[in-house]
Amino acid sequence: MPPKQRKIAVMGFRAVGKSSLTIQFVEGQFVDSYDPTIENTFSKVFKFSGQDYQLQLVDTAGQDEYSIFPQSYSMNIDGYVLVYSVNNEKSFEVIKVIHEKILDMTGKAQVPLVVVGNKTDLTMERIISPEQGKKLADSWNAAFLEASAKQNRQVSDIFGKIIYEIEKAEGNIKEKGGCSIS
Ligand SMILES: Nc1nc2c(ncn2[C@@H]2O[C@H](COP(=O)(O)OP(=O)(O)OP(=O)(O)O)[C@@H](O)[C@H]2O)c(=O)[nH]1
Repeated sequence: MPPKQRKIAVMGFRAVGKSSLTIQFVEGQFVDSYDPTIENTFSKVFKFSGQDYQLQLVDTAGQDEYSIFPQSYSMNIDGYVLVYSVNNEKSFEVIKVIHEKILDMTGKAQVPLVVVGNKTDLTMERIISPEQGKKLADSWNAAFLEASAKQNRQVSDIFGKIIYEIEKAEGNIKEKGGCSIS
């Protein structure tokens, strides 16, 4: 089977670790220094559920609540990874604004989305609990996970999850059962 091409935008507030997560996934390394991104696109072939995916990952510039949402991020993007940092309240608020803008700009009620709480290694500085992250993701019908780019924890899972969400939106995955118990 030829690889499926999928384009994913990684978005969030400044310095939450968008580049670090992307680089950890693509190149398997973590860089401690901070170099703000304008925009970078990375490419990686990733096998998920027996299928090769040619992923294009758009590592976007940090946004805040006042940023203009670039129109290009509402077109030809198959899925979104929204990153906040578990030690930064503002970054958690900013993904709510970005989510709203994505729906506005795409004109859709729902898009394939993974919410990621990054920097779980900073245990003493944590402000946002996993429950808060999960609750927000659930309210959007999105996937959720926490990660650490620094410790390479749950990093490739982010991209597995977004592929799953994209496949689900395309009708290629049937959800189990008709009701869920939580
Ligand atoms: N402790 C810790 N630090 C991290 C982690 N991920 C990123 N950082 C650090 O956080 C800072 C910002 O990381 P970046 O990956 O550049 O963040 P970004 O979201 O791409 O930043 P912008 O390009 O400004 O939007 C850097 O100093 C990273 O080393 C993590 O999981 N744990």
